[in-house]
Amino acid sequence: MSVISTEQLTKSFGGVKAIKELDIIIREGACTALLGPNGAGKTTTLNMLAGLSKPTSGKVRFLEKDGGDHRGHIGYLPQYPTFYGWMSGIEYVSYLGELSGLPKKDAVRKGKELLSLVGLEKDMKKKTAGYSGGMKQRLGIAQALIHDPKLVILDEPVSALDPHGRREVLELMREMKKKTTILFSTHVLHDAEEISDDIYIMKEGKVIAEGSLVELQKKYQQPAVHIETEKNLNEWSENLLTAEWIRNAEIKEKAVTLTVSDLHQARVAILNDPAFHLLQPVRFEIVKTSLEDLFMQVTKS
Ligand SMILES: Nc1ncnc2c1ncn2[C@@H]1O[C@H](COP(=O)(O)OP(=O)(O)OP(=O)(O)O)[C@@H](O)[C@H]1O
Repeated sequence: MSVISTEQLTKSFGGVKAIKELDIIIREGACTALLGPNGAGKTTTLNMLAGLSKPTSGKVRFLEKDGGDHRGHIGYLPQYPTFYGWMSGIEYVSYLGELSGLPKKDAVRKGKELLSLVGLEKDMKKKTAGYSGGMKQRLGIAQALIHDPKLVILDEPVSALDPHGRREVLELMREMKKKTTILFSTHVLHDAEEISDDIYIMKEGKVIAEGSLVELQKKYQQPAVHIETEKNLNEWSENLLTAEWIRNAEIKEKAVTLTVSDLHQARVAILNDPAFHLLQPVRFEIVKTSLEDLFMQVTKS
């Protein structure tokens, strides 16, 4: 069952499409990463899912129903959260609990529970101005959970943190995902790989790869052959590109990486090709492309 999904979701700013006909499904109980370089459209998508901004066209479906106001069921941590530095952690979280409709006593009790969950039990009476980056993100996560949301949306929760803060927040998310559906954005592949079940890779407002972490790793960990030669291999590789076992070729003047469907066939065909030997090969290496290679290609341009 999906907690939230989109159908042809589109957002334009001044006639320019920032999000283009997006179809995504967030499975109940899963931790989903929206992964993409800066400007890919992650924040714009999350804002529409959270009900904070309206799509130009397309639909957001919450619990498989169209329309309606689902904002009360979503916990949201923005990319740049702001806190009242003069408030303590517990004052801040219980204040937001009251704003979401809890009676004061319940808001304080719930606030204390959540601050313990996020590891701020000892610091809950300190002013938030004195909190570290990691502590502030954890406080932000506590406030996002105060009304028992069905879905927690975290926009780049670890990007601005030092390695220590990053570890704190990733560990907390790992705990949270046992009980809550999480959707978070990141531009760091490693963060997505570390804690997510499902991944959507976005580029220029579109999803360019999607699947479970295992599916994506399998799909992009393809066999490849890397060749380097003394002579320019453009002409040879142009002929070669018609071979049915080639999936992709990245050619430089004297080097080519061929992603192949059948490693054995590729090896036999290349090594038995007289034209290949005339190029004076200096290197013939079997390698694997990975999800990281795909993501590097996406982020490079
Ligand atoms: N309010 C706005 N007005 C005009 N253009 C906008 C607005 N908000 C976003 N954009 C544009 O939409 C595109 C997607 O931006 P968005 O912030 O969603 O990307 P992102 O993937 O979250 O990037 P980042 O990691 O840098 O936050 C960008 O080209 C951005 O300039």
